[in-house]
Amino acid sequence: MLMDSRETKEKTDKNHSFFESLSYALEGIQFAIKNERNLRFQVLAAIVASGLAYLLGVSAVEWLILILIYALVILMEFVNTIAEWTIDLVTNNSYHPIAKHVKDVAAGGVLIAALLAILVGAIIFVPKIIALF
Ligand SMILES: Nc1ncnc2c1ncn2[C@@H]1O[C@H](COP(=O)(O)OP(=O)(O)OP(=O)(O)O)[C@@H](O)[C@H]1O
Repeated sequence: MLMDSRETKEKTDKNHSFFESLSYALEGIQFAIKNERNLRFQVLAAIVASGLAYLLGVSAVEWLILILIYALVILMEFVNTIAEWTIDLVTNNSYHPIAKHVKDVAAGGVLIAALLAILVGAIIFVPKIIALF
């Protein structure tokens, strides 16, 4: 696809100010949230888990562990999104066995992070919920 020289310069110029770089990063976050349903679900799950953590009065260390596990899941979803969009760009949506492996490995990373989050949630929340009865 042909682009005029100003558009090309905008897309490739590396001499951004800090605020330009910050605005591109925020654009990226907005794009990912808008286009990735799984990411929206994971953010919602983190908000719900935080509400539960607040109600159950988890300790500072438990908050730290919860925040780290939210970060792991959400960052893995970002990695998965990067893999999906990059593969679609490179393959132009045509089948390639390496494209399949890359997407499957990225999806596997998200699955591992999500299973770990469920395990961490169970270890932190279940004893506190049982103690309520
Ligand atoms: N270009 C491709 N070549 C080969 N296999 C592909 C290709 N694109 C996708 N696949 C296969 O299809 C699966 C689903 O791909 P897709 O891009 O729809 O991701 P997804 O996991 O459905 O996305 P999301 O995480 O948004 O739900 C991949 O895991 C991979 O096995």
